[in-house]
Amino acid sequence: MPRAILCVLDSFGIGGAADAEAFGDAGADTLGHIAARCAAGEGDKDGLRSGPLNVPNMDRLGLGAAGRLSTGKDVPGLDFDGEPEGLWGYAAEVSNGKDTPSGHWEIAGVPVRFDWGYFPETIPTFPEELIAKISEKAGLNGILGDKHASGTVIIAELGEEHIRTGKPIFYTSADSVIQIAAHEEHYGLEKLYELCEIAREFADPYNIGRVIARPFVGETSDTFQRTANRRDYSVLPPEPTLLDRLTEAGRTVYGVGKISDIFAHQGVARVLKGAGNDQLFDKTLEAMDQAADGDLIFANFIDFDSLYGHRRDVPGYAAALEHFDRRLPEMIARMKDGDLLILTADHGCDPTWRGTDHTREHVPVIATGPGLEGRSVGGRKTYADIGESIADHLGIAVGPNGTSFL
Ligand SMILES: O=P(O)(O)O[C@H]1O[C@H](CO)[C@@H](O)[C@H]1O
Ligand SMILES: [Mn+2]
Ligand SMILES: [Mn+2]
Repeated sequence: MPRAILCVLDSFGIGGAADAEAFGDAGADTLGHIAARCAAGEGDKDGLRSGPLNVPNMDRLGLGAAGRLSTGKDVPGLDFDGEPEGLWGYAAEVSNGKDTPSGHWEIAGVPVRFDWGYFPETIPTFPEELIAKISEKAGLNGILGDKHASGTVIIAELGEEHIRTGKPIFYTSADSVIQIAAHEEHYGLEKLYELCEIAREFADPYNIGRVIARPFVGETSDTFQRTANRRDYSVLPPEPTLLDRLTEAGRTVYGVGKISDIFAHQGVARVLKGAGNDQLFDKTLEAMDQAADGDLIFANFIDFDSLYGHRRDVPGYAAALEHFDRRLPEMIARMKDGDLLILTADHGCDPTWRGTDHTREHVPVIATGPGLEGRSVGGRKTYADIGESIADHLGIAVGPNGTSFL
């Protein structure tokens, strides 16, 4: 029973998805391609990192073995050759989308079998009627953007015009999102949040998963920077999730990072925020000091995705993995008898892939705990097996959409 610690390394896919082709992602492999580039000397960056991917702690638990099982290929640099010390394997996604809410909800036992609404790759991308309604209620004198874009590119392109005109920047991606970028001071953070709440209300009929506030600072195109005050406005999951079921059973769910936002603030009793993976790691350790037996700590490490995956930054992604791996022993040392730690991901975002969007991939399933014997959990047919294994571990009923691998 004691506790479960579930860490989502956001976008850390390990390739091999049988349905990748349908997403234009056949062959995408976030771990495998990062490792291959690093092994070929193409993951070096002065002052940041160099050489083959060096993640010995995750490898010893079974990451390399999981990558091999997922794709049939060795992962360069992950050459631990004994019996892995953790439970190891991979999980395939059954949800229709390769987005963050779909991935997290499926992990929590609720696959998304309906289709989200998406916006077309046209300019404008948003329906005129939708923008008109949002503009009227929020008192806007127009919007900028109105297209598919990368969030860092579009603020460089339109940030100065935004400051000059006061018009917020609206954009989307291959995900079911309306993203709104605005300057924290010139436009105002609270005003941006209010605008997003209005947009959320009008986005509902279009079946849009999330409206995301993307505040930034800086004065010129080359100095604009997004801040940690991003806020996601998600719709509610379609069925009770593992988080709701635990709450119902009187347990406390700790949400570290954006977990609470992803679940529309439902089923998360304690919210711990942090700017960047390092702080998020500290907050996870803090939650481990607080959590009682039967509780769940659910942490999302966002930098892998937003700073490196979407930015197609191989050295950055590799360095972030290496940093996480170096700190992993701290987390393991905090575990007490009966605790279960699972490392996984919500989708891929292969930094060697075309475009800047997520990639459809298997995710790693790596688990450890005091006294837990290493073994393969095989290829799981759904991410839901992760959440249902946690349900099993914490002694609540296993839900209908997954099977425990414990
Ligand atoms: O390019 P940025 O703004 O980081 O956007 C990314 O972040 C969004 C939410 O995760 C995704 O839809 C993706 O497009
Ligand atoms: Mn994600
Ligand atoms: Mn993303």
